[in-house]
Amino acid sequence: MAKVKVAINGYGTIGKRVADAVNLQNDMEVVGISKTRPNFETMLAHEKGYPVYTLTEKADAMKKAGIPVAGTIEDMVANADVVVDCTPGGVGEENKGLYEKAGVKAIWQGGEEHELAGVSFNASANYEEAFGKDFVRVVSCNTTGLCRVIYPLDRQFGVNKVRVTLMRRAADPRDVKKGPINAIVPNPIKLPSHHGPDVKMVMPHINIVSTAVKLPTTLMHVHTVNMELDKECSAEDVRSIFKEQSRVRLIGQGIGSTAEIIELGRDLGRPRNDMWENCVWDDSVTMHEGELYFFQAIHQESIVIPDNVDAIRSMMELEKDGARSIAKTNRAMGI
Ligand SMILES: NC(=O)C1=CN([C@@H]2O[C@H](COP(=O)(O)OP(=O)(O)OC[C@H]3O[C@@H](n4cnc5c(N)ncnc54)[C@H](O)[C@@H]3O)[C@@H](O)[C@H]2O)C=CC1
Ligand SMILES: O=C(OP(=O)(O)O)[C@H](O)COP(=O)(O)O
Repeated sequence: MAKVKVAINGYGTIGKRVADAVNLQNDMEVVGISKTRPNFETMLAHEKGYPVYTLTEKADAMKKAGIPVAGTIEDMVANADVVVDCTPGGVGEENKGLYEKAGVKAIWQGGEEHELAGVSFNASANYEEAFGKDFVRVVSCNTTGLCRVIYPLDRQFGVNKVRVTLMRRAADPRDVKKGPINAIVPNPIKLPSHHGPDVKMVMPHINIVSTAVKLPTTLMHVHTVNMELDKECSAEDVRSIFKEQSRVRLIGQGIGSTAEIIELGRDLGRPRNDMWENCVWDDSVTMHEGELYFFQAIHQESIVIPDNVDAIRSMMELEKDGARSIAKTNRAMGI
């Protein structure tokens, strides 16, 4: 069977990782990536063998920098079956007309509004909803992390209510422009944060409220999660459920911070020290007065990457069963 042709529009933190993950699968291939200017990332993309496309007015600058240009972004889109739009939040929506005109499917990221795509996606929770769809949005990193723990607990015990406080990394490690560098910023001050409502876009029946603050760190986000469950259960029951989830990792063995999780990623030899799984602190899983509490850390740069691969498989009708797609993606990526 011919491989599905995937184009990556926007080759930053998320785009470059989606390209590499797609490249590892045997049922899809990268037919192009887009960059708006020549730099080390553009050169590395070219050296990896990804055809580089750019804006019409940037083609000369690329060529001058020694980077062959395969064509315009419009050309790239025309060559694809599905475009994964990884442009900055709010920019992606401007591309919808381009995708519609070319008749290609498109995936957006969590920086765009739900209404743009009509389907908000998490592979564990609602793989089937994206099946055969033209437009899908993979929810943001924090929302992905929440869906992965809420969905299996809801299936097993029923979730009556979720309260979550998110401590968000202020910027990605590569980002020299964002802050704060010396402040804790309630973000947003007006409640709730977008994460609770976004979880409801994936699982409408979940009662959840979320609050968020930004901290001067770049490595990972950390969540304090509190859930009221419908059925009585023990912390050990919850741990057992988490252990069954291929994209949830229970951590301990002296790991007491996000810095040590990133070190774990390095020691595991993960590309770019990526941690594709939710990292739940084993010792934090606690039942108190019938309610569940735990801490989890979310590697914002990489957690949504396997879900993007699964979204492609669902939209392109390559695999009907979500669990099988997840297993296939995991195998190829080494999760
Ligand atoms: N960085 C993160 O932690 C996460 C980001 N997301 C979401 O993923 C999306 C992308 O975010 P990042 O990768 O962090 O952004 P980024 O800023 O690292 O990368 C965006 C890339 O798109 C390029 N670009 C800008 N305008 C373009 C255009 N018109 N056409 C083609 N390329 C263009 C930029 O030059 C850059 O290379 C956003 O919706 C964001 O909310 C989701 C999960 C985690
Ligand atoms: O998807 C993310 O966070 P979110 O789940 O809090 O929206 C990414 O960390 C991007 O967040 P940013 O908008 O602070 O760069």
